[in-house]
Amino acid sequence: MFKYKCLNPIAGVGLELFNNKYDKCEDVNDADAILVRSASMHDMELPDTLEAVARAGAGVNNIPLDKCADKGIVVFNTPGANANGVKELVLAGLLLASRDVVGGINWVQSERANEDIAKLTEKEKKNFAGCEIKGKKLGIIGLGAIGVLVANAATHLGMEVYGYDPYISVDAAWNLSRSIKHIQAVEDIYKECDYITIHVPLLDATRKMINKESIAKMKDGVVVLNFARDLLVEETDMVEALKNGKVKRYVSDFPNTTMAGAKNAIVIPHLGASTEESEDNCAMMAVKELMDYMENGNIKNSVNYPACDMGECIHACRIAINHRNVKNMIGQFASVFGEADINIANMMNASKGDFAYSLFDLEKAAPEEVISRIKTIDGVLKVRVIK
Ligand SMILES: NC(=O)c1ccc[n+]([C@@H]2O[C@H](COP(=O)([O-])OP(=O)(O)OC[C@H]3O[C@@H](n4cnc5c(N)ncnc54)[C@H](O)[C@@H]3O)[C@@H](O)[C@H]2O)c1
Ligand SMILES: O=C(O)CC[C@@H](O)C(=O)O
Repeated sequence: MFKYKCLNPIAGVGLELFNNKYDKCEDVNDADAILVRSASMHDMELPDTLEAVARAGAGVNNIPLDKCADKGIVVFNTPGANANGVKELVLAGLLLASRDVVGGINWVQSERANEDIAKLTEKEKKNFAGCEIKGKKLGIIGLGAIGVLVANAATHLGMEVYGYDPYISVDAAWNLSRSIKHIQAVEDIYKECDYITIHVPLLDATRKMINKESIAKMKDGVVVLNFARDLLVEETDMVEALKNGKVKRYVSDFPNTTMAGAKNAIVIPHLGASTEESEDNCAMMAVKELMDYMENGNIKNSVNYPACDMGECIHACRIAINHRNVKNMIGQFASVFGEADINIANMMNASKGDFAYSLFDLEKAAPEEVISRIKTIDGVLKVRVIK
């Protein structure tokens, strides 16, 4: 029986996929697997029993990836599963930044008891007028699952789209409309674009990438949209730029004490992925990833361990080993099996950065002393007997 703990509410349609080998638990110390959305795991004690964490979503900055990898805990995310939900809200953000719909609605509310509201409307509406997005230049920083969808949709709305992503995946490049201008230097996005939207992960290299210096390179009256993470922007610099009009509007999906009341900021309460469809897609993908890992040892969509998939085990035994990416690990594992007179029927090894993963299908069951010997090999972080 496997135990899983949900650190955030996870859509029922995902949890229903768990079969009778799984039980929900309340105490994280009992958990073999964790399902999480945005809850921060950085200060959590991770129990030794924990095998895997699945982030029902894209961003993994709330999870200590290296600390998990060091303990042999595989962390998954659900790439693309909520991308359409975010894309749709980014399109709404473009429009909200262009026409003062929010100000207009607030005005209507403030005048709702006024009998002359209809007449007054025609006089007051000029205060909320704006511009169209058609024909304007949109710069997209980060052309992953979300950036590509935003880029393609914006071209259909008549925008001239500039895209920047030095690490773009082959899949993303295939999906990108040919009309998008491929930008090699992010400065060209700053210099040319009327609207700039950020869709990169929060990493050391991207933290505070929008700051006083980058804002100074932007056009006067630019609109900046941030549906990725607040820490990508040095928000005190943004508040200043909103005050002096350099930035016309800042649309953010991340309320905090700096931005919530800032002039000309439109702050949304982290709703990008909060659609029925995105929540269902993320939950289903996360649960499927966990089940395949717990039951077969297969890794798909991990952010701290390599992909490794041998399907279902058709042999007597499967052993999964999480280990450091150092020399001669396979040789040492094979020797232990050989000395115990166990033939390897199939195997796979892959690495990602400092960490590696090996699956061995064996022609007969590995006795406890074989597993114990493998656990003592220097560099081995976790060993599981899958079957
Ligand atoms: N608001 C929300 O609810 C919500 C929902 C989903 C994702 N997100 C955030 O959006 C981010 C992007 O999501 P995604 O699904 O598109 O992820 P993704 O991994 O598919 O795409 C990220 C892209 O950023 C690119 N990139 C990395 N560093 C870059 C840099 N320095 N300059 C330019 N491009 C760079 C990568 O090459 C990749 O193509 C997530 O990491 C997450 O933080 C927010
Ligand atoms: O779970 C959520 O609602 C937000 C998810 C989002 O920020 C992500 O990175 O996928």
